Amino acid sequence: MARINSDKMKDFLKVYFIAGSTNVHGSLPTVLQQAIEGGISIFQFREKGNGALTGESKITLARELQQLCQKASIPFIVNDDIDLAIELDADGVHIGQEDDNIIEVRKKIGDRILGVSAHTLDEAKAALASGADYLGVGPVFPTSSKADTREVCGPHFIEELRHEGIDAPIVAIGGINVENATQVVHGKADGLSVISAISSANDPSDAVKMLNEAWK
Ligand SMILES: Cc1ncsc1CCOP(=O)(O)O
Ligand SMILES: C=C1C=NC(C(F)(F)F)=NC1=N
Repeated sequence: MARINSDKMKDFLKVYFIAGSTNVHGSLPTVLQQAIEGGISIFQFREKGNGALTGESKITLARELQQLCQKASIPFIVNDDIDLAIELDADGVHIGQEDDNIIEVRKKIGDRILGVSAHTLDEAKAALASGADYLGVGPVFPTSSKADTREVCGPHFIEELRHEGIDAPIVAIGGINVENATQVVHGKADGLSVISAISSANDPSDAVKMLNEAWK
């Protein structure tokens, strides 16, 4: 299996749902299935924060979520936990700047999808040079879903990266919702990623459909 090509990666990034068990009140598999029915293009299992599952219960939940993604033919990405990603044969991993060194992770995961968080032009260039298939850039708006975020960079920052010649797949993250999603699209991102706009929606399927409107 070869590395994913850039155009295919950009298509997968359109509406990127990210969640773990602590992001939903009910059953995450139920919310994921509703999000899939609404048309998400990729899912990331991000089990972090207090109350996060560990050990067997984390693996069992991850398998259940992976099966839903496989049935829907959308990529199943694991955040941070490289060993879990390999144990499940996930489609890829997402790592932050502070996680293991990007080159080490690329060696471990082979040609699987590798996403890396980037907050500056230098971080973006370094991540791509080290083998990242896409960049997660943000927070583009204030967010309450992650405690230790870097400063808000705004939706125009991605456009600045484009002007600096970064035409690799980029997904925006942080505080994105149906009201501000179009700003992200105009800011030249290839996709928008969300936790709460879907996980906390009354109707996750409807929320996804409205987020997809931003691309029309
Ligand atoms: C994981 C992460 N990284 C930067 S902001 C963020 C949280 C995004 O959550 P939300 O979409 O609810 O603002
Ligand atoms: C911290 C993160 C930043 N960006 C992304 C993604 F949207 F997938 F690129 N995922 C994360 N977990």
